[in-house]
Amino acid sequence: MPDVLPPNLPLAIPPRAPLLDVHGLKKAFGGMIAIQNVDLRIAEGSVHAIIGPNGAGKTTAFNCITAFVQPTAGTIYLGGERIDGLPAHVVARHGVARTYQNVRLFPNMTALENVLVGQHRRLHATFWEAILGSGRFRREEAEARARAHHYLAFVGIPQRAGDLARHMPYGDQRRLEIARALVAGPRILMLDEPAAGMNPAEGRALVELIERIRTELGVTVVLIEHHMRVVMAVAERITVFNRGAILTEGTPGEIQADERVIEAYLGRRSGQIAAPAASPEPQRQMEARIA
Ligand SMILES: Nc1ncnc2c1ncn2[C@@H]1O[C@H](COP(=O)(O)OP(=O)(O)OP(=O)(O)O)[C@@H](O)[C@H]1O
Repeated sequence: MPDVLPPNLPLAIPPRAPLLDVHGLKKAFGGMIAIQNVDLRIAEGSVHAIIGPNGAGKTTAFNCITAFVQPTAGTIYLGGERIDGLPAHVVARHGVARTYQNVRLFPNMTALENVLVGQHRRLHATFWEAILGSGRFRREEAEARARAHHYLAFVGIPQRAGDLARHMPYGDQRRLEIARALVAGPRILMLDEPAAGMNPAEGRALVELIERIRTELGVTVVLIEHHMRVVMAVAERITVFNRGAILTEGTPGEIQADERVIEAYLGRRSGQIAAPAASPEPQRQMEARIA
């Protein structure tokens, strides 16, 4: 038996099964088609970014997947189970968690209370058990508090547990939102512009956090993001939206070298871009456009 494979023998490495499989997604608001023909395959255990100019339909796709709005057409499967058409709380129970473009916390609740709210799908005690303070209720409550503290520490804000959400710095509020999403025990975490409003140091810390969510918690991450440095540092694959449809999909290197992407961001013909595709210039232009 030869101890090396003969050259040109195709390696039978099976592609990772998609955890999230979206096909032919369409959403119309009255006569306005926000997205159409959107196909997305998100590999289990990956970090996948969605980028594109303002109004390209990225958040609408997120909203359809999380059942925040119902799609006009298309199918959505999570782990082989069809989830389109289900109400949002049932989709969440299947393991889809998200954050929003604009922070949506309970401003007059503490960070700990905000995370406790995110755990309701894990709790089993009945209303009467809660009223009567049963053993199961007290045990579940203690476990819920411990889990909430654990996720506040995981996202790097353990010292904020007792602070009102509205008194927290913006970057910490975004981390708190992620803690609240994680405490539900999702299979897939969908982050809508998590780096918005962050400075470069906070952006780097976010990249580290997303990487730990994937490796330590085994949660698949999909993020919509305009900060190209964050996208290029964290994403294994990138899908580019433009005008309600998918323009292209690829690795960070492929996307950076794709002149159609630069064109979509800059709104000019690719021939007018002087810099060679492999240079960092297109990325800087994208960032300049986005800033
Ligand atoms: N509820 C709604 N009713 C009507 N039109 C909507 C609604 N939500 C989104 N749209 C429209 O759908 C299109 C896509 O919007 P969407 O927010 O999905 O884009 P986006 O790529 O996420 O943009 P951004 O990067 O600015 O967040 C836009 O023209 C938007 O005005």
